[in-house]
Amino acid sequence: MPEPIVTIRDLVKRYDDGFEALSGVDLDIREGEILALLGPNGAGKTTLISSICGITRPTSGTITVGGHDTQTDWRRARDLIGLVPQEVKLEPFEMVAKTVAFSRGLFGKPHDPALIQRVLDSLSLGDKAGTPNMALSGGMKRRVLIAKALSHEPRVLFLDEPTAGVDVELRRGMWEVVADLKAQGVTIILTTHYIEEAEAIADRVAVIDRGRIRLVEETAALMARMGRKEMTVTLADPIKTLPGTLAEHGLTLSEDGYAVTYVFDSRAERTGLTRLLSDLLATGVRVTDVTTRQSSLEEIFVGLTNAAETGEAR
Ligand SMILES: Nc1ncnc2c1ncn2[C@@H]1O[C@H](COP(=O)(O)OP(=O)(O)OP(=O)(O)O)[C@@H](O)[C@H]1O
Repeated sequence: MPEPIVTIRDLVKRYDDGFEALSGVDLDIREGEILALLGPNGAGKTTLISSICGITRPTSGTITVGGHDTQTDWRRARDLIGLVPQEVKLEPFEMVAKTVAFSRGLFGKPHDPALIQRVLDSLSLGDKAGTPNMALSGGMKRRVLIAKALSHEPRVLFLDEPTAGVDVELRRGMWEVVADLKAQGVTIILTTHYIEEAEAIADRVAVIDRGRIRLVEETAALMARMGRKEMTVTLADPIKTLPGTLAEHGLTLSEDGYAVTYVFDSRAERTGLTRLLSDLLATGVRVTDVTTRQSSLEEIFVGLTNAAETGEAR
């Protein structure tokens, strides 16, 4: 496994008022991946990103970007990072190319109009270089923010809520932009409230809640979990143990003996349902109800954040 581009170790952030916004975060971000940072309001997403970008000073713990410590080697770490804020703030009368070139200048990088044009081209803004910002659509303005963040050629790009409050079409357009950036080799971390956004574009999902990372997992593995279905068969009369023929199906019997639960993969070619049902009926039990339910990323997310509330988070 190659070295992660960002490593975060035991990161704690306590604000001046004593509030602990991050309580021991450990996270590795892999080079070239799209990582979605998912979490409810106030979970600590912005605090985490601000800490990585050197805007917020951690109380304790370490962060490295491209091997550079963000506290002892701040400038070199910061050079590798592009940050796209959520809020669109652009000089209305300034031309697009100048706006982007100005951001590059802030990093002390040499003037390079050809590079700025390439960045604009890659964001489908190539023909807008000479257009004043105020003449752009909302979607284009968001892309200008990305161009600004890319102007000093960072290797890691943070997108804070890139599609908050935008319509479906614009959201999909943004997903394409993010996929293109990944294809160019940029590592992308985006924060989002939208679970379907994480599903659509992220290679991995990290769930943060109350200052702790609750889960980091490949999106594909989470999706596979989503394929998991649960069938519950309710019985007319309770049973104490599962009859021998049913034991091999890996069923769970409820405490009261009235319900038998079977977990299966609804996408699998063979779910085992037919044989299970025929074996079940062969035992002579009387069935009063059969229900199935599907677990979703939403449910996993809610389950994780609820578990945290009762202090049993993994
Ligand atoms: N400067 C500050 N002083 C004290 N507490 C703060 C400060 N900044 C943030 N917090 C608190 O830290 C917690 C995490 O805030 P943060 O902005 O990181 O969350 P978030 O996950 O980005 O939320 P959102 O999705 O709403 O932007 C919140 O409870 C917030 O009130």
